[in-house]
Amino acid sequence: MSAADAVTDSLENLRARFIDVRDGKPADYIPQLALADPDAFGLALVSMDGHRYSAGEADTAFTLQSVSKPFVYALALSLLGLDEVSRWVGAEPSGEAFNAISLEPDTGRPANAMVNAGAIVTTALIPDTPDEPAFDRILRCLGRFAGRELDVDEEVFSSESATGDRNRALAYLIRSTGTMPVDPVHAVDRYFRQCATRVTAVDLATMAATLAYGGVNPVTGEEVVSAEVAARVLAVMATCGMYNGSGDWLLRVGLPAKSGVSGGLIAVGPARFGVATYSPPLDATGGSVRGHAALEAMSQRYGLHLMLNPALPGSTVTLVTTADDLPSAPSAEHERVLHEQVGVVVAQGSIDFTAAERVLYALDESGPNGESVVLDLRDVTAIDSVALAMLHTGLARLLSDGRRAAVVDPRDLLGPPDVVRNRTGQDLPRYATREDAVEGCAQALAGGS
Ligand SMILES: NC(=O)CC[C@H](N)C(=O)O
Repeated sequence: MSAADAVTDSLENLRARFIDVRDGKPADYIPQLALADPDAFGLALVSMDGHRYSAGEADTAFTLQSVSKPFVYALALSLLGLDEVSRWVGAEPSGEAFNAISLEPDTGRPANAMVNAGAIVTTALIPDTPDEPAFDRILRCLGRFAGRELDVDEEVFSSESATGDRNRALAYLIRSTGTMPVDPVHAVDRYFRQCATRVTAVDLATMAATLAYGGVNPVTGEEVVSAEVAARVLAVMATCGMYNGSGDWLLRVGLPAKSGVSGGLIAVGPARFGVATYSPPLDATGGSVRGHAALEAMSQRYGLHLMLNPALPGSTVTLVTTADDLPSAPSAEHERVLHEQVGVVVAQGSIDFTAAERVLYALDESGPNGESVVLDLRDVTAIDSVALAMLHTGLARLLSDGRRAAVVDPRDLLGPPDVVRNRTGQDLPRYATREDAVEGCAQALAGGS
């Protein structure tokens, strides 16, 4: 037993809660998929530290099917950029089934890259290189997301290839509107291979976690795609990933997700985790019945809905104090200056845009008589680039308003002193301790300088 087994327990509990659900049945329009074990039910979760947790049939191999789509879309965005990809495929929820014979009336493009039409075009956009055929690039990319080399289930591939006339029809329809970049036969062949790529629930959770972690695989540490690409893929997953069930999914579960007809399902908690389930029986939208139920319950139980972000009182980053807790001052007058004229703002934790706003607001509020303020950054763990620029600008404004400021910044989080001087146009005194900073301010006040 270990402490972290508590996380595994929560997956086991979800499995136990939904294993007896008997609704739905495995896809059979691809004959090979009908052979899947309807009782298999695996769950896996991968954290941003690359810790993996699983329950049930999490190491059982199955084919990616449509869960491949967001990852190939990520590859297309990486290789071609959003503008070029958007010439070929849209980003609007279609409100239709995954295999709808439907294109945007005005542009002739497929509505989005999550429905079959859009995925076939997206796959077709990946160019061959002199050293590597397009499909090998796709397979290698999927493997980088999963953190291991993946292969194709040839039986599932042949099975879909033998019966996939609807997708073939879609590819020809797309060509007729001028939005198919390659021969439809090649496009569909590649797409079927991509769908037949073999994974486990643990692989899927790792792939989802890579999107959650800004495109970096948290298990291998490899940057698979940029943070910008990962964010865009998650946006399309949130609005289109569950097809004609996407709105209801976002409402109830509140996480970007992607389903596949083999029974795989992924959901992403951005900057938090990737989670995946495997259970073959499907609902009317072609998504896993047990997977859907388990992820909905998990989201509710653990408060994972993206739009649910109650302010955490403990994460307050600033604390406005006067210099009460300082060592005794040499004279009564000196002490009065310390107490009444020097405010102290203590920032804590990691400072992003919203935290920087709090810090800056607190600086304005501090300094009971509007004189000096000390910004103490010793408990700050990180400042992102946006927050850093805001702090520089805010401190510069403070100084140009005639207020005196000093920072306690022994680790130079604000950048080297001359960076700050150049940005603020004035000298911003820095100290290693709060006592010295307050004392420095008090002396400057006493000296009238
Ligand atoms: N929703 C899915 O998983 C569909 C993928 C499947 N290969 C198809 O094109 O029909």
